Amino acid sequence: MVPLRFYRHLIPRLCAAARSPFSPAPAAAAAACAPRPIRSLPSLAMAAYGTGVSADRRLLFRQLFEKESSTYTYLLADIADPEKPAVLIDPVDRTVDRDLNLIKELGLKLIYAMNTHVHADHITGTGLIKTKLPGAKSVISKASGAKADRSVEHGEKIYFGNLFLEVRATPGHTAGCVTYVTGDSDDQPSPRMAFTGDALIIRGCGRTDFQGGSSDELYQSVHSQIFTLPKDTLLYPAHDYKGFTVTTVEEEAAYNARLTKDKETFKTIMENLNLSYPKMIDVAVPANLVCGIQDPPSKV
Ligand SMILES: N[C@@H](CCC(=O)N[C@@H](CSS)C(=O)NCC(=O)O)C(=O)O
Repeated sequence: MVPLRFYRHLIPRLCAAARSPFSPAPAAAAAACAPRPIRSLPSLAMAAYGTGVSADRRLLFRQLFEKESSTYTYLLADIADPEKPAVLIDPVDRTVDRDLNLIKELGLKLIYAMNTHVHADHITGTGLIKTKLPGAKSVISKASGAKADRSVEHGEKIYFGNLFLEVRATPGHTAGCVTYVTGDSDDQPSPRMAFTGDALIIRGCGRTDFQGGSSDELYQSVHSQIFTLPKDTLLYPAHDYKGFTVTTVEEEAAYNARLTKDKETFKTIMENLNLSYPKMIDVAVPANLVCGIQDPPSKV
């Protein structure tokens, strides 16, 4: 049986969902059969979220999945801001149309298409998004060596409306990996959320055998930048191969079969695991990340 404390962090979000304009109150539900004027989702959201609302009600959050590469893309928006500015983290080219359609339906304005790192297993959707939505800007770490409209470094804040993501350098899977973390002030969502890319995968971690990977660095990154976050921080990885969707710092610090070990044991585990993964060759740093399509995925 999983201890109740592991679900504690979900309660504020469940309550917020129950209050959401998308969950009709009982009286409204009873009147649902009566003819009524059609209101678009954006106008409904506008009516419910004015200025001065709590950070939890500002944040619209969606976890999206691409099944061929088992990749998660994350959509976050500040829906209390009149423009409803949004960011997409780790978009995949194959699902760009789905994601942009959702953004349109929700009445959001995509301002950033962000990557946690240069992906070796799929083509990023960033370039495609820029051709379809020229106002959207690409974001990736400076350390990745890839070109983007905004090259970010450790400690920078990426604002969308009144909400922001803080950049934490978490190299080890690749040299330029970053984790994007929601802010820690009262006006930011609680509990915090961290988008860990391939640094931390639920109960595992990214492989370290190519693209500047280093088991030593990965261990250091997770322990210094992720495990030091509050224990109720929600962790959202870029991939899952086992059917998991979200975890917490507390859970991973207790149950991650690799990262709970000491560093030398971790390095031995990774040496053995790296022999077992499907072979991949290094992806050339995508000089055309800003404007178009990255090099093809490199499984060999
Ligand atoms: N276990 C995966 C193998 C695919 C893979 O190598 N995934 C990468 C992330 S994309 S470069 C990885 O780091 N995996 C770590 C892991 O432990 O899975 C599969 O089943 O396809």
